[in-house]
Amino acid sequence: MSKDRLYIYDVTLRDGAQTQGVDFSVDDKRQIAEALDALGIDYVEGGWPGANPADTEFFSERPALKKARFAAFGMTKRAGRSVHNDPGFAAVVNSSAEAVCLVGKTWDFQVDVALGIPRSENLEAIAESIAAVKAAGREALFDAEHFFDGYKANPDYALECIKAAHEAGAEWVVLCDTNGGSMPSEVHEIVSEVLVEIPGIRLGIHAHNDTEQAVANSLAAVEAGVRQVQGTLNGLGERCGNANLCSIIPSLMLKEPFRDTLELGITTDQLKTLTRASRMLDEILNRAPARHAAYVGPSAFAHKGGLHSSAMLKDTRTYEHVPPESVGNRRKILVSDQAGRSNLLARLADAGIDVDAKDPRLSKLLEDIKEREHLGYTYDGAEASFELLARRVLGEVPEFFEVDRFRVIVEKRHNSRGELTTVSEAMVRVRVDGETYYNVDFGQGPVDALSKALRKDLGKYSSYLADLSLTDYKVRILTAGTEAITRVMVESKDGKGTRFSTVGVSENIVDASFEALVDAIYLKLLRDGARP
Ligand SMILES: CC(=O)SCCNC(=O)CCNC(=O)[C@H](O)C(C)(C)COP(=O)(O)OP(=O)(O)OC[C@H]1O[C@@H](n2cnc3c(N)ncnc32)[C@H](O)[C@@H]1OP(=O)(O)O
Ligand SMILES: CC(=O)C(=O)O
Repeated sequence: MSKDRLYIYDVTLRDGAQTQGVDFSVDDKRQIAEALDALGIDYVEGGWPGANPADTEFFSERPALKKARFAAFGMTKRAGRSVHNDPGFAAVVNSSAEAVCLVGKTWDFQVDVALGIPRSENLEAIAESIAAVKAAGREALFDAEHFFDGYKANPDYALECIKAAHEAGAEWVVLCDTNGGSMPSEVHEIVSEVLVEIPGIRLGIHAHNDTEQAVANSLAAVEAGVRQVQGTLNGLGERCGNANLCSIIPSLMLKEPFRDTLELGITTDQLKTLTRASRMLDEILNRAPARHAAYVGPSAFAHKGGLHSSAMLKDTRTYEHVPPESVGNRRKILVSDQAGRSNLLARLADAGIDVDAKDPRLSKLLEDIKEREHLGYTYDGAEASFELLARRVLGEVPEFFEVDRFRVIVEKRHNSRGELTTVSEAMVRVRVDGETYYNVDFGQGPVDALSKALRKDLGKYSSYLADLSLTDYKVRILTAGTEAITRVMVESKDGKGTRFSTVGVSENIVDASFEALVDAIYLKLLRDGARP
């Protein structure tokens, strides 16, 4: 059976740049564009040339894309101007992109209120703008803004708008759920009605995530017949984001009814790089990956319940809907107070610890874990502390150093320029091989200062720690009132980019932080083969 071609159009660099807190540099954009191209995405929308200096510069030296079409985004011509006398429009149409996507109004209410022009004038603006894109020799796409809301309010006018674009030569008319409030059943029904006017091979979907259904709405539109999906890596986008391509792409490639009826420009080998692409974007944005993201999240294939792990050891299909490798992710078996021996064995194997299933020390380790979880520790997010605990019970962790004492001071004082600043200073006294090291350092806050002072001079171990950095820090208060217990999770990164998490628990937040920091250093020394 021949398959229909479905095109993926990425808007990470445009709609994704509209995410609160996201600000791409030109270099970031280039790196992301090239990663999207390598992933097999059909269209990479680079931004809005002329709207801001970064986008203009990006289009002036377009990225080296091997396969993807490079697209520019803009809006239909301004009211009261012709397409020949609108500098903003000209910057978009004449940019270095081979495809141009113009957003235009299709909801009568928006035309009346946001544009404040007669509805007929909006129809003319759409037709003239698309015709101008075609006359410039570019592929034309029309993003039909607020199409679903517009169709519900005034179906005739919404249809007139998209027909104006289609008849003016737009290769694609993309139906936008701009406010993200539509339901999948509505999307399916409305797309089916549009298909009477415009064939699916010319229709796309662009869904926002304001009801957490952007992915479901996109898939509903594909099921109804559209053949282009717009979205972003990790679901970045205005307000609650866009349809997440990291969920849509694997669902289209691995799930029915899509797998056997549609063909994407992405190969199964390229699909295996999806998790890497998602993490690359997190790295650029300096964010920890969304733990529970479908397919690509660090917990997407993490198994915690004892019954799950026991069955997983027999056949992974018992608790996994697809193999993690198919999207380049990996399986994790966690240990916690929900665990039995099966979790423990699988988790030990994952940490590279070889131990016989009948080894009596396993019972002691399981007891220790459950006891410590009762005290407030957690090991399902702190794999590094788990590895240390396990190796300690198995007698594999030497005493690299011993901490004698530490002190932290947080002081508000005037600096040499007379400005009032907060200074954090830490002192740590450690013993290494019988020698005492007295380290003092400063940091952004007390934990940073402690981390720097602890690592400042650890004698022969210092060289192992040069590439260790603190990347995330989380605090959780576990019980209320004076009995409060604080749990601190510290995420560290080594020079190879490997991240690992450690945990500390105490009634005192600084003490808990220090415990997690010491675990991180011990783990690094152990993994790098340091010897006392
Ligand atoms: C649904 C979407 O996400 S669409 C993409 C939205 N993305 C962005 O807006 C990011 C990039 N935008 C920008 O940098 C700026 O908005 C610019 C440079 C494009 C325009 O800036 P300004 O000229 O200052 O206009 P402003 O941002 O206030 O936009 C409103 C103007 O656009 C007009 N407009 C809005 N949509 C359209 C459209 N589809 N077609 C024509 N004109 C439109 C409005 O009527 C208004 O015109 P007015 O100034 O004559 O009242
Ligand atoms: C075009 C676009 O981003 C929207 O309508 O949501």
